[in-house]
Amino acid sequence: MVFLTRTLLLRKYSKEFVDKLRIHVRGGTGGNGLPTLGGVGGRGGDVYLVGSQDPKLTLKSMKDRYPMKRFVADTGQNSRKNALSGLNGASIYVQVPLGITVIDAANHKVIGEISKKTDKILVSRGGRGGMRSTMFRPKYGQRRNLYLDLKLIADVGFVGFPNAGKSTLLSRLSNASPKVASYPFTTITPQIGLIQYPDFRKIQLADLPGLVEGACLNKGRGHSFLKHIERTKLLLFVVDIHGFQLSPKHQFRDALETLQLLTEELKLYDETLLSKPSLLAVNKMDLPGSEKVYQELIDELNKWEGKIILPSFPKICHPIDTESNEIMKFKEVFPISAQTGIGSQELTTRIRELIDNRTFTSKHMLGTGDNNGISSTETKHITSNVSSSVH
Ligand SMILES: Nc1nc2c(ncn2[C@@H]2O[C@H](COP(=O)(O)OP(=O)(O)OP(=O)(O)O)[C@@H](O)[C@H]2O)c(=O)[nH]1
Ligand SMILES: [Mg+2]
Repeated sequence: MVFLTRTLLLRKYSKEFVDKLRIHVRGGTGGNGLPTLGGVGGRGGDVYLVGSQDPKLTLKSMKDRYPMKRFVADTGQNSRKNALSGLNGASIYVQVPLGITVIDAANHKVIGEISKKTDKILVSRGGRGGMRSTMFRPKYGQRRNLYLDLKLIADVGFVGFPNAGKSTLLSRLSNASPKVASYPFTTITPQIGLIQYPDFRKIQLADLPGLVEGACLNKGRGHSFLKHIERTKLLLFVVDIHGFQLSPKHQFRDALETLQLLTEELKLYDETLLSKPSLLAVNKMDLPGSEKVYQELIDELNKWEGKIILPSFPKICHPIDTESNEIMKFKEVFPISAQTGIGSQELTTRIRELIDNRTFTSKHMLGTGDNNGISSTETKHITSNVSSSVH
């Protein structure tokens, strides 16, 4: 049932949210030369991709506006008796949303990235006009099929299994009001929310659809979601303190196993993600019995810092290597309730401190409490205090 719903939702997802678009670009053909008088044809126009000034432009709106998804520059003018040098064709500048990686569909090589309004990439050159050396015949412009691959640019990316409370947390921390429901895969498209601090500093949060075991293999469209955290500055792991079970057919995973599996999925997708600064929000602390389970989790994480061997899971993506006993090193752990607001103020403050790379002063940092800027890879040990802990 869950999977049927998921399939239907993903079909809807594909229609509503486009994060990859294939387009065809072609430089203009050159103009003909004039053999009798040795005239040279104009050069065809080039095709450029440029960062859009319009923040509302999305790949979906591009797709709707240009259903053919073809962008062809002007041809160069022919050489004529009264204009021996033909005029060059006009180049075209295709506006694309920010956060785009441009990939050549023929060889899957990255051509460039558009992340600022000032970014501009030449993707197709126009053909040269006809001249003596080409027997006055013009050249065609370069033809290319490209993928525009969108990766969200947000400061913070949420990572978690379905139903952990990511969207509830997004609505608690930011101005966004994403859909929240008690079934997995409520969020099917990435959602962005903005935290506005009293001094008008704004930080963007990206709530991503829940990952599933095997996300690195693109299960549950894992790739298309994982790619969005590549450009975030900070990862915020959200786990349900009482664990997670996708369906009665699936194995129950407690919070510690959830963390191991999430770490594993990230590692298998892109190992460098593990060195990103990250925080852990342990959610649903308002539910009865949470403090005891939380304490046990913290004890385990503390032991883990002392290198206990956690139970290992079979690696789904790389079956040769069967050890999976790694856990992301969190700069800090926050026991929270996204529903009631417990811990959200502290989390908001800490997010800002890490993003802005300020010296850490929060009372929620125990241990020696120094050197916790975003650039630091050092982590602190977890204390056994329920309301304040650091990993
Ligand atoms: N008791 C309690 N329930 C919570 C809390 N946070 C979220 N929930 C509930 O948990 C369920 C899932 O919440 P969501 O915010 O939709 O979870 P999600 O992680 O966004 O889930 P997906 O979009 O499916 O990945 C909902 O029924 C929420 O009301 C919390 O702090 N305490
Ligand atoms: Mg959600």
